Amino acid sequence: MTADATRVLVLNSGSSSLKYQLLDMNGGTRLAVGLVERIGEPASRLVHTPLAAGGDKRERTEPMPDHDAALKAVADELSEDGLGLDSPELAAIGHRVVHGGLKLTEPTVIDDAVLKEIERLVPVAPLHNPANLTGIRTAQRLRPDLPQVAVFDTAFHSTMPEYAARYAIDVETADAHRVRRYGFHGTSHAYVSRETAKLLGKQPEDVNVIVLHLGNGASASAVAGGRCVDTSMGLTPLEGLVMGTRSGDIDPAVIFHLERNAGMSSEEIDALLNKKSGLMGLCGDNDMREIRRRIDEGDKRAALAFDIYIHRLRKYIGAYTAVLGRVDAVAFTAGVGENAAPVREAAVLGLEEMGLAVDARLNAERSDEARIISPEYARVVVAVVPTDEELEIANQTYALVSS
Ligand SMILES: Nc1ncnc2c1ncn2[C@@H]1O[C@H](COP(=O)(O)OP(=O)(O)O)[C@@H](O)[C@H]1O
Ligand SMILES: CC(=O)OP(=O)(O)O
Ligand SMILES: [Mg+2]
Repeated sequence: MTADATRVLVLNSGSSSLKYQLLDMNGGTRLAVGLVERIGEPASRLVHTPLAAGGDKRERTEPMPDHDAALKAVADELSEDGLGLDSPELAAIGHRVVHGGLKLTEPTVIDDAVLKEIERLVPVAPLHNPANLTGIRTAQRLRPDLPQVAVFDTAFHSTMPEYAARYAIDVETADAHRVRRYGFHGTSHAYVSRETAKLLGKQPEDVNVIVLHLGNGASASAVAGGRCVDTSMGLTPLEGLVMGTRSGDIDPAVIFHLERNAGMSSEEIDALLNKKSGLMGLCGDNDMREIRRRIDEGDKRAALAFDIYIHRLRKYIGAYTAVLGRVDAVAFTAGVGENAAPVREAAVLGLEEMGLAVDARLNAERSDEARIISPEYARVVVAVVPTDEELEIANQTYALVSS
């Protein structure tokens, strides 16, 4: 890395999306941000915002069959602003990698052994690790000379106590197959819990926070003094909350029942629980905006899907209140958590006895800043704290390559 190479490109490859940011770490400015959605569908859409070059959004809708095509389109957009991947100012590319297993718990410069390990973990992150791998391989092809750094969703949760991480199943079987709870969205839970402490004017060591990361994938975590002590996702990102297309918690016997009595294969059940369940499975829509619109029009299926989503969320708030003993703050984040006021309101409705309440006016306000939405009198602070996985990944990537 040369002394004037201070830029980091961050790639956050989701199952069907690619979010990216180009940052200059010398001063911490964002040069470009963007998103490719609906990768693999006929009308993939790229929205690119060149912040350094005036900031006028550019959009492209065209078929992008996979993450390789999406990343090439992103590279073209960056080139158009003179910010191409060939720039000598680029110091590294940082990749969000969802599953790092037991071995990969720190930001890591990617070599063949790391790639192999990420690949080995594909069965336990089937929607995510393949996309992450494609992103890494394409970036390596475009810039073979640059350090590529992986930052793992599982990392923040790796300090969970054994009694929270271990499933109550036969120990030998579990250990032989590394079956345990890993947890995901860790980069977000870490960032948001720290930002929440800041919002309270305290050090992370001094606060207990429940973080509710509600995006398309959704997870809750209990963070005690800056350390994750429990989280709702498990071996894979399927456990826990009701999500856009994933069921979250179910009785595992549902699977055997469907295998034995509905003649479904394990592949079919996997697809059912990961892609055709959650809000989508319940009402045919996975987008909270659409669900709220339907509820406003009196749609009963959408209303029931919403109630099921909220019921699960409230159970986790209660559970993590018990896990933490003392809760200083509940932080809502990610697409739904940051934007859906009705979700936040319903999640704590009637929980004054637990110290939880939201102020209707504060909850309805819109802002990109972290903010408190609970009334003065409430014992627990309820807050909206926007996540920034890309910034967190850029910081960790740059710290690693410049050390
Ligand atoms: N204005 C909004 N109101 C309600 N929900 C929203 C709004 N904007 C986004 N969302 C929800 O956020 C989800 C995407 O969240 P995001 O954190 O970007 O997810 P992911 O990273 O998993 O793709 C959408 O599917 C939608 O349900
Ligand atoms: C781990 C996970 O569920 O990620 P996402 O929310 O991006 O799908
Ligand atoms: Mg996300």
